[in-house]
Amino acid sequence: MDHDHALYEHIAAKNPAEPEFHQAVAEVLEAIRPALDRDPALSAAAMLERLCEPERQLMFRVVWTDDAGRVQVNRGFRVEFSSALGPYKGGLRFHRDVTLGTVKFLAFEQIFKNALTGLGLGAGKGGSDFDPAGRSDGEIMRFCQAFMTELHRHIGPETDVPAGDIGVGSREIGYLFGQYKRLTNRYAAGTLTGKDPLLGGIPARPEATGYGTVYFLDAMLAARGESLEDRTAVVSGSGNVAFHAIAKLRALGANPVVCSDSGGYVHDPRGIDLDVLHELKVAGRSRLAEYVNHVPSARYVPGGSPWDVPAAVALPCATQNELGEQAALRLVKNDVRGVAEGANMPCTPGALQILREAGVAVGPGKAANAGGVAVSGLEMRQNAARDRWTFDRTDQQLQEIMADIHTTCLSTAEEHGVPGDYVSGANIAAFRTVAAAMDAAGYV
Ligand SMILES: NC(=O)C1=CN([C@@H]2O[C@H](COP(=O)(O)OP(=O)(O)OC[C@H]3O[C@@H](n4cnc5c(N)ncnc54)[C@H](OP(=O)(O)O)[C@@H]3O)[C@@H](O)[C@H]2O)C=CC1
Ligand SMILES: O=C(O)CCC(=O)C(=O)O
Repeated sequence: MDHDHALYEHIAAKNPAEPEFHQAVAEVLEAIRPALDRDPALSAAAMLERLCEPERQLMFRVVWTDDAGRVQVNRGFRVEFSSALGPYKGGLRFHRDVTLGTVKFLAFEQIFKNALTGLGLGAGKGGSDFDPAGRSDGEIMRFCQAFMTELHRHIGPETDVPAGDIGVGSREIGYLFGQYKRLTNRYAAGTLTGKDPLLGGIPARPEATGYGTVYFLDAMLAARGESLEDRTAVVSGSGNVAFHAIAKLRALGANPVVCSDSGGYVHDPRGIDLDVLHELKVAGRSRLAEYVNHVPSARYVPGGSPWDVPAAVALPCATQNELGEQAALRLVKNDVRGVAEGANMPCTPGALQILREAGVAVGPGKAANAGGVAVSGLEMRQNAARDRWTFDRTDQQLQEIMADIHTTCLSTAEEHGVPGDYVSGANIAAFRTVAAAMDAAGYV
């Protein structure tokens, strides 16, 4: 058994029932192999073993009361995976399916993503199995307050800086921040990012992940002499990332015709109507099925796969493992040119292999969706300097960061004999940075 395989087996056995974490580790071990072969010093001093073991993981009880006065109990998590490059940084996910394994895989991905931003960010992720669907504003607030009652002991601008993810937007961040302030008696704005600008949030953080994913996709196409102009796009999800990806695709001349939620997908050949989508999914908290009540010419396919609709570019922006092998084969058959992962690990390993072997430009989440955490890093700067950035300044910086990440991935892939392979390029470039910092800090 070679070392990578033995290490993988060891990690899988040590972290039972965490298949998503195993998957994320396997992808990294495979992708960085060319770098380890060139420079064995990179894996000396148990570097890989240390990298795959979280520095700290917290699991706690969250008790709150619902509107009927019933006592509810949820589980909270925060995995502080790596402080090699800076304070732990990463979002919080509130979703009924969240487990320790989910949070651990997300925190592990975050190590590499955050390294690519070049902003000096460590990595963490957290969340809860709390299901926000159908909960009132008061219930959301009470849950957030109960969650922060434990979490506040572990976070701070120099320690660990949470933000949003699935089920956590600026409303939840506001309630979490309010409770942090109340418990600590400190207006430490840099403790959380993704805040409303009234609480010290940076403009363009809501847009950043979706916009950044499209900037990355645009750069991948440009590197191949192609563009988004007049290209049909399919997007999965209809939340924060998907909505802003659709808006930016539109702005850059593409025609996004599909979006989805966990109930099914909408196909609107004239292009997704942003006003309707905003009203349904961003301002309101309705189901996507209602889209066709506003746009009768569109089609809603309950339980359908968005990847069935032919398109030149595909952006999975909902959740992990949402794009499998059958979907990848369909995308290839329909001559897809680029796939950019707005979500974290949305393509299964089999799907990734099919797309890469077919020569499709694939932007892995740790590179393509890094714009969100990058702008969070800018929000930390803004807060530390007690400054106020404008939307345009933030967006300009975001574009530069995404262009740099794209160049880094491309040149690293080229240097390691896998030209055009963004998955390898992203993992190797990030790993080299993190390994160098870990090496410099000694055996910790
Ligand atoms: N927010 C951010 O800044 C960043 C987010 N990401 C990643 O982007 C993805 C989307 O996050 P975000 O837009 O913030 O989250 P939101 O909560 O705003 O939206 C999530 C969307 O995904 C759909 N979805 C969630 N779970 C499932 C599922 N099991 N099957 C099908 N659809 C599902 C939701 O549908 P429904 O409403 O029906 O549940 C909703 O449309 C996640 O993978 C997240 O980790 C990555 C980088 C940064
Ligand atoms: O903005 C952040 O800190 C993290 C965003 C996030 O959770 C992610 O990149 O997946």
